[in-house]
Amino acid sequence: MTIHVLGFPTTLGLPRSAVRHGPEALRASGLLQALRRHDPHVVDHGDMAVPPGLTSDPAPTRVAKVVEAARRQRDHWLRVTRPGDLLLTIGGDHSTSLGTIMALAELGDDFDVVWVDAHGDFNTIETSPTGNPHGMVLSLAAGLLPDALGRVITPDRLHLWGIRDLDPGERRLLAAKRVEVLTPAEVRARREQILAGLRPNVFLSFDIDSVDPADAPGTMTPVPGGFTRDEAVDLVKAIVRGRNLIAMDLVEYHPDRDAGGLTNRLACAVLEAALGAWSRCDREASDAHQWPMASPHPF
Ligand SMILES: NC(=[NH2+])NCCC[C@H](N)C(=O)O
Ligand SMILES: [Mn+2]
Repeated sequence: MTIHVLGFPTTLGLPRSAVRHGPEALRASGLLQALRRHDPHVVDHGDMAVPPGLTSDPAPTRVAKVVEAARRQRDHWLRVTRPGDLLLTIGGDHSTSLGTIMALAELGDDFDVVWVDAHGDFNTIETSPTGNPHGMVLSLAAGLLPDALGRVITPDRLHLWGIRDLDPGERRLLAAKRVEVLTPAEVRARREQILAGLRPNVFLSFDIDSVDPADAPGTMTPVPGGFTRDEAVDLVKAIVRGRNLIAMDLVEYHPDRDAGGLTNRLACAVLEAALGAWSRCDREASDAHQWPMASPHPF
């Protein structure tokens, strides 16, 4: 049971380059050391080289570049992961998550995606008001942009929690595909019920903009009315406890908007909470499958 940590400093999903510095800012504040205090089996894979995004590209080209980067991340995960491991990615914008979904699907795991976010990220090129692919990640994974990517996950696996900013077209698509979409208030009110509805294997994708801008200012698309810092940490622990967290990521952290480092500390706290809860789970079954560790690939 190894925890694989990969930086994925992609800006391919949006028009701001600062998100590229997310992994380095979190590393600089001692994230890896903090994670190792919770579990010593942390392997740092460094940061993947991702080309810069060109917002002058037409939307289909921007989406194609996201898919290409995701395929490289998927291939990396497929090379290194062993049963019982945890794949942890530090973004990057939310297009960071596509490669992990693709890898888990390829591994044949029966898993749910818990997408903690202010946004639905379910736009298509036609419904997107911005053309930014970070708002199309789940629609891509669900096969709604078939020219770019075939379906890798069915919509019944998707759990969107914390959502409070949907574009009209993506709202219609989410309803048509019957995706679970819950506001922060609904998550608070129905927490035990929705947790009980999850499959045992979970990929938790944590968009820092799920948290209220008062507690997480360091992001591009802040939306008022989010989870408090404490609620977010608590929710992450509750998701991981009693379940098999197979992958997680932390995305949309823009260090240049984080005067005072509030968002940085929150991001570290969220990841530490997850790893703390993960390493306390009973891992005896997966220990039985421990294989020799492949050395991390240099990029
Ligand atoms: N991962 C995110 N922060 N996504 C924001 C998406 C915002 C908006 N819905 C769009 O499509 O452009
Ligand atoms: Mn998002």
